[in-house]
Amino acid sequence: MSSAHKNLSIFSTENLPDISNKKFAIVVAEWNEEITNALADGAYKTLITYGAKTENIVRVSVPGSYELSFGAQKMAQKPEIDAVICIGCVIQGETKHNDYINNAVAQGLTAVSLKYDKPVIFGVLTPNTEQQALDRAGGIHGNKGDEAAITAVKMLAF
Ligand SMILES: Nc1c(NC[C@H](O)[C@H](O)[C@H](O)CO)[nH]c(=O)[nH]c1=O
Ligand SMILES: CC(=O)[C@@H](O)COP(=O)(O)O
Repeated sequence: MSSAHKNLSIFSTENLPDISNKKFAIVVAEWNEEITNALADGAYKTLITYGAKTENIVRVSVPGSYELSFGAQKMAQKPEIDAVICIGCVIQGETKHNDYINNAVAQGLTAVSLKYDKPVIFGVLTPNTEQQALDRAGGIHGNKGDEAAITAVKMLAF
């Protein structure tokens, strides 16, 4: 189901775990920073809304989405971190570069999550156009950062 038919900021909040003592890392790519900052802000606000403490959320930046895997690993290896939310926006360019980035990040974040047995959330937009990104960063389709944050919360119930 596409984001056009399922708003990214509308989700079930039944049976959420207590996250008052859980610690989160938000790793944010600097490329397309207008978009990624909106996504990261959405993720932060969602964590607070559902019970996280401000002092338990750390935000770090990496140059681009390709570096999210390394940034996620550096955070996931910290014993005190319970979940990692990775934020990025890879807009299709003229070449296949975006495909290589997206595939690398998807595989890299999965590997980090499994290696450290912690939720590592793929909060990366992969739009064809900047407008598609804006629509998913607080626009008509909601905020991907909200979805990424509530996904991290739900995965802590496992
Ligand atoms: N074009 C986008 C990039 N490109 C940069 C890469 O992520 C990476 O930093 C570079 O290849 C050096 O390793 N990154 C994004 O996050 N979004 C883009 O649209
Ligand atoms: C993926 C991107 O948007 C950026 O790396 C530039 O891509 P391209 O060189 O294909 O326009």
